[in-house]
This record gives sequence, structure tokens and C-alpha cells, in this order.
Amino acid sequence: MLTTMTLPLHVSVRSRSWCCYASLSVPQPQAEPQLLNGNSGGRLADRKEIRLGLPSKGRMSADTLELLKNCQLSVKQVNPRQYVAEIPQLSNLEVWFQRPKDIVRKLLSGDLDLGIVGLDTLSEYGQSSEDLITVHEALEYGDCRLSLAIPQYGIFENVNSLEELAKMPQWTEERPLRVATGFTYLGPKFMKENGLKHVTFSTADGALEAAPAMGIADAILDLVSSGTTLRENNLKEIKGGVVLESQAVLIASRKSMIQRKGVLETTHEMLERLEAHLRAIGQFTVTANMRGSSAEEVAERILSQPSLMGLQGPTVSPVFCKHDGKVTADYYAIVICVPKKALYKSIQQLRAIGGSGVLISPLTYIFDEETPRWRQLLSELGL
Ligand SMILES: Nc1ncnc2c1ncn2[C@@H]1O[C@H](COP(=O)(O)OP(=O)(O)OP(=O)(O)O)[C@@H](O)[C@H]1O
Ligand SMILES: O=P(O)(O)OC[C@H]1O[C@H](OP(=O)(O)OP(=O)(O)O)[C@H](O)[C@@H]1O
Ligand SMILES: [Mg+2]
Repeated sequence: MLTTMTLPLHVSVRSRSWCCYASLSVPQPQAEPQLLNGNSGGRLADRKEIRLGLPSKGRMSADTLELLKNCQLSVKQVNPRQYVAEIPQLSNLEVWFQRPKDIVRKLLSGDLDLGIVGLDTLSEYGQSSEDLITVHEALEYGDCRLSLAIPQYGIFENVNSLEELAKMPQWTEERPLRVATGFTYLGPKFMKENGLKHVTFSTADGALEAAPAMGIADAILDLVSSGTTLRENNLKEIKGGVVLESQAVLIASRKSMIQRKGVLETTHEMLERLEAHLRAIGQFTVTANMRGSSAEEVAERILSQPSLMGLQGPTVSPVFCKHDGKVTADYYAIVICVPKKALYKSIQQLRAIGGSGVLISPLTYIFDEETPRWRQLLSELGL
């Protein structure tokens, strides 16, 4: 059943600062935790374990476990019906399986310290809270967008943008545009920011796409990924109607990171592993042999090609052979990382400069000397 509601008109947008921080070591939080203003009413000191919230069901669930497994952080669940589990590699950590919206709520109440949810859920239920910090904003799954959609037919047939929708004479104070959405915070905020005055919202738990055909709403605001559900219900997206682009994100409670022992260290380790894995999945390792007079001369040839720069430049090692009893290096082995998308171009460029015996292998992790997101996080925490 659809229910109408009043517009929350408070709009606040969190500002982020991106300045750099010199040290990359994990700063130590204050010795004794302070009181939390959580719904749990509990003191931060009441529990010693660190809690990570993961989606218990739905489309985020399996992909989240898969990502963690690929980071060598497999979640060990004794019983699939149990809501608590562990990641043996992360000591003192409890995994709690929760619905995505409850992960955000429990981070706010202090009952969880870390969580993985979609940006859409974070934005809707986190409502720009200063206490929620996005540690990794692009975990590369759960891609979808929160988008306004209207019927393809009737009075909307020639309406293709938010501007055109706003200008329709039909919407008045007495007869506002009726939008069905589960996003009752982001929906009104978006309409207000875009100057749509005569709008009311109704909410339902699912199958929103049916609302226009049932005559309950004029438009819907919902998640879209392939667009199939919209098309099959004769609905269309409009220009300027995307509220946000979403994917899975790692989030943490500011209070927990600052006050609870071990949370910052665990966050650091998770971030490092996630970054190392996510950076590696877009790359191949390429090894090849190349004839040359010296390592420098070979390196110069490689660096003359734009697709062969590697992460920090090529590794060039002599391949020693014995001719007439004399050991010489006529060949050099080169190792570079190339983006998967540029693989064929890289091979062409390698061949063009005399590369042979090209071997391609997958890359598992790329650990950088420092992780930019960690610097950013410390800066956001004022550490
Ligand atoms: N069509 C989609 N394609 C890709 N990702 C999606 C899609 N719909 C939702 N998501 C992402 O998955 C998250 C969880 O969606 P899911 O439908 O599994 O749970 P839910 O909608 O929160 O739960 P429920 O449907 O039981 O209320 C969303 O918050 C969003 O980030
Ligand atoms: O663009 P598409 O690929 O068609 O996906 C969009 C649909 O996916 C989500 O629903 P979900 O399957 O999660 O069902 P729900 O409404 O029960 O949450 C969303 O609410 C849309 O209905
Ligand atoms: Mg859903």
C-alpha cells in the first residue's frame, strides 16, 4: 500500500576536504573511548570487538562476499542462518549481516563501526551525517543510478527533460506532481534543489514501476541499472533526472575510528587490501624479450611508446647467454603492467620496438607505497 507523507525540506550537503597528510602510519586513537549518542544507548566502551556490517541478502550480498574473498578476507559463517560471522585474517572483528539500510542506521547509532552498502543507501539513510565517512567510494559493483522516470505515453509523450517536466502546466498547488519513491529523503531534496515546487511524494516497498499505470503516481524515483524494468512498464528516464550514480562503498563511523581501539588499524588494512585488489583487476603483467645494447637503451625504446609506461616505468633485466665461452647479455627481459583495455595496443607497440616472446599474466594485487585514500581519510579525521 502506498502512503503519502510530508516533505522534509532540510537540505544539507557535506563538504569534504582533500588536503594531504604527511604520515601514513596508523595514528593511535584516544586511550579510553567516550560516550556515543547512539540509539543503543550503550557506551562505546561496552564492547571490545570491532563490528563490520555486510548486506545480509539481496543483490549486494554475494558480490560483497566475493570481493572480500578476492582480497583474502574470506568471511567464515558457521551457519548461513546466523547473522554473525568472522574474517579470520582480521582479529577482533565481528561481521554482522544486516539489511543495507540497517547497516547505515547502526553505524549512526554506534552499533556498527564499518560497513559496505550502496552509495544510494548511504545517501538516503546517512542523510549527510558528519559521523559517516566514506573510506572507499568505488568498490566497482552494485552499479545503478537513482533516477526519475515518467510514462512514455499520454501527457508525458513529448516530455524528455526535468526542465520540461517542471514547466508542465498541469502541476499546481492543488494538483501537484505525484512521485512514488522509496527515497523519501533524497527525492524531496533533489526536487527542491531543482526548483520543482508542486510535488508530493508517496512511498512503497517495491514494484514502484506499477504506480503510474495504476494511477497512483505521475512519476517514480527509483534505482535503475539495465533499464529493463522501466521499459517493460512503459516508463522512461529524462534528461537531468539522475539524482545519483551509485556503486558499493566502504563506510565507517568517524567516532569509532577516532575512539574505538583497533578500528582505524582494521580500516587501514581493509582499505589497503581493497585498493590493491581493485587496482590490479584492470591490469595485466606483460613480460617480453628485447634485443639491445644496454638496459638503458632498451628502457629508452620502451619509454618512447605511450602504452608501455607501466606503473612506474619498465623493469629491464639482462638475459645472459654464453657464446664461445663468453657470457654476454644480448637480450633483455622487460616487465611492465598494462591496462587490460590497452593490451592489444601495447603488444603492437612492443613488437614495433623489437619485442618478442610476449607473455601476458593476470595481476592479483598492486600494493602502492602509499594509498591516496588513506591520506584522505586521515585528513578527514583531522589526524
Ligand atoms: N537494479 C539494480 N542493479 C544494480 N544494483 C542495484 C539495483 N537495485 C539495487 N541495487 C543496489 O543494491 C542495493 C541493495 O538492493 P536490494 O534490492 O538487494 O536490497 P533492498 O532493495 O535494500 O532490499 P529490499 O528490496 O528487500 O527492500 C541497493 O541499495 C543498490 O545499491
Ligand atoms: O534497471 P533494472 O536492471 O531493470 O533494475 C531496476 C530494478 O531493480 C530494483 O528492484 P529490485 O530487483 O531490487 O526489486 P525490489 O523493488 O523488490 O527492491 C529497482 O527497484 C528496480 O525495480
Ligand atoms: Mg531492491
